[in-house]
Amino acid sequence: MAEISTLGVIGAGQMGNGIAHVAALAGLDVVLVDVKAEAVEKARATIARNLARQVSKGSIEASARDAALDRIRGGTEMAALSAADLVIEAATEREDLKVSIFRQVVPLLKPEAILASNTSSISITRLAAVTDRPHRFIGMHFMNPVPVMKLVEIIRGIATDEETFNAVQQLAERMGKTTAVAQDFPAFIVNRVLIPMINEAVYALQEGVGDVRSIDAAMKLGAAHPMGPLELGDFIGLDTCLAIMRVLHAEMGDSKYRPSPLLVKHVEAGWLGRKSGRGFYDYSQDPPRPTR
Ligand SMILES: CC(=O)CC(=O)SCCNC(=O)CCNC(=O)[C@H](O)C(C)(C)COP(=O)(O)OP(=O)(O)OC[C@H]1O[C@@H](n2cnc3c(N)ncnc32)[C@H](O)[C@@H]1OP(=O)(O)O
Ligand SMILES: NC(=O)C1=CN([C@@H]2O[C@H](COP(=O)(O)OP(=O)(O)OC[C@H]3O[C@@H](n4cnc5c(N)ncnc54)[C@H](OP(=O)(O)O)[C@@H]3O)[C@@H](O)[C@H]2O)C=CC1
Repeated sequence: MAEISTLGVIGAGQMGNGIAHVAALAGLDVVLVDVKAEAVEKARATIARNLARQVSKGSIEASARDAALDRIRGGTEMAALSAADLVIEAATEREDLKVSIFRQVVPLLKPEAILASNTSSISITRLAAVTDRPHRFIGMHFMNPVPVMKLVEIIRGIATDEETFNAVQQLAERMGKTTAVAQDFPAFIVNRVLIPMINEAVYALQEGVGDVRSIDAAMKLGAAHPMGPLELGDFIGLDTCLAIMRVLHAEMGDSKYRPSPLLVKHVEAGWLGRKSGRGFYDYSQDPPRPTR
């Protein structure tokens, strides 16, 4: 298989912008597509800010920042993905949405292009089955924030071939990441362990075991986590955390995965965490103020 030189990214949210950032720094040409032009503009600004931070910390040269920014093209036209050797889908964590994106994108792609999903929980085999190329479809699961976190989980669907697996593993390494291979089970490895922990922290909050500050301090200082579980839930996005718990609950059929009603309420209220300005913390204050 020819080397991957052009990467398509669908979804210019926090994961899409991080993937575009790291890929462009690694020398790939990047096409970043979102339904909203504002999302692409915001992603460009975020990438420029994060690259500038890396320059000021001395981890990259200013020339590398400029070259990376030049390599990223963005827009709302899916047709731009026809140039891509690999397309990574990083849109909202909803299976119906991802299925409709794959159906729309497949006719536009080169026949040999690989399709990957950055899904946090959804079956790779099921997503692959709606495309014309299940053998060239794979899970490529980056961690947030992408420029900082070392891991990419790689998940083969039942039909994924070795050539695709090897190409994606090599690309992850070229992007400076370490890979862990997970089987295609709900939420794979990281989120099978991490998201039920966050959900449990929300239960602890709901039951009054501790308030937001105590729960986060307990896990930071008592278990050496870099962020407390409620702060981390806000960082990931509470809508994404709930979507993952719902996949685990439905597909594992075990009540231990039931989402906390307080988590459900937050999402219903539109309190999605940092991205909406309020979650378990209120981000209109500096430093953010716990809400309970
Ligand atoms: C839901 C899923 O499907 C899967 C997931 O992703 S689950 C979530 C996984 N992620 C985590 O668990 C993150 C946990 N949190 C952390 O590791 C840390 O709090 C953090 C890395 C986010 C921030 O660390 P911190 O020490 O509090 O902040 P800060 O000092 O600002 O940043 C640490 C470094 O990262 C860099 N950094 C932070 N965010 C960055 C970004 N978006 N882009 C580039 N660099 C960034 C900083 O510049 C800094 O670099 P140096 O070490 O060179 O100084
Ligand atoms: N957040 C995290 O920590 C992690 C998330 N993931 C996964 O990555 C994916 C993206 O998550 P994240 O970046 O956090 O989510 P965000 O909500 O930050 O971004 C999702 C983006 O996708 C856009 N979008 C929605 N529909 C479409 C469409 N039809 N075509 C193109 N773009 C679309 C959204 O636009 P709009 O805002 O208009 O709806 C938004 O800009 C999810 O599958 C998630 O589970 C994986 C690892 C970590």
